[in-house]
Amino acid sequence: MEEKQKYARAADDIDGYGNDMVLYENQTLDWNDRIYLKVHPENDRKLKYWPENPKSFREILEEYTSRSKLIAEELLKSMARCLNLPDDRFLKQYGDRPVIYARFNFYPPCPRPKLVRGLKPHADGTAITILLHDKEVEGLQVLKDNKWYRVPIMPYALLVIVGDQVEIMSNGLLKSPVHRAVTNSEKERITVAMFCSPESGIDIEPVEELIDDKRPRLYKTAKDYLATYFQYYQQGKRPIDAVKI
Ligand SMILES: O=C(O)CCC(=O)C(=O)O
Ligand SMILES: [Fe+2]
Repeated sequence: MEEKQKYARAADDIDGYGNDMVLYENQTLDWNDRIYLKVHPENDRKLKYWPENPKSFREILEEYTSRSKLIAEELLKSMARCLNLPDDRFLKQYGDRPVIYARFNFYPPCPRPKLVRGLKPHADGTAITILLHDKEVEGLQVLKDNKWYRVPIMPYALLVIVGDQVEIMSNGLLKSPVHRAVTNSEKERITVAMFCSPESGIDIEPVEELIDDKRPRLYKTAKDYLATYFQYYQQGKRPIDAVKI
């Protein structure tokens, strides 16, 4: 615990160890301890929050970041191709200097799992999220047609979640799913999410080829989507609703 506190999040910061910021009096708190680190662009890293123990942490996270960045770029190309678009259609909006955060989630055993969520229902504000699951303990659920579905554990597999910004770019053809983490009373659970978002300062909007008479434009141009994300998230609202036409 003492070790963790060395990297404690400052009240006005996102990066660091602890819980999420409390922005509203009636905000639902999550049963989750996390360390949140901006890992890309490299110049924006706040190394004072990067744990020095274990010693290999920094090197491994740097490597994991560059590989995650490549995976996200490959996925954006493939997704464009699947929709019969040129490879670079989504990448153009994603930019060369994507904003990537690593979030290490720790869910302690919870005495009231029926009442308390590890993470409240939300959709990710990213372009792409790459999630490494706990090897043994299940907990992620996805909402479809108003029903929650369990995501089975797949040791060492990476789960890809489409984020709001890809939903916007694809004019709603690719959906950003609402998901949540549930708790359990016996076992702790650890997951690592890599949140890959477009370079800051780039406007995100539906690509032209995906707008036509049959499928009108569904989203406004989003400026600095991440900046407003947490205000909505902590109120349990969906930030994407604010840009729907
Ligand atoms: O821990 C999980 O299974 C989900 C994590 C997640 O959705 C998030 O960090 O946004
Ligand atoms: Fe998420």
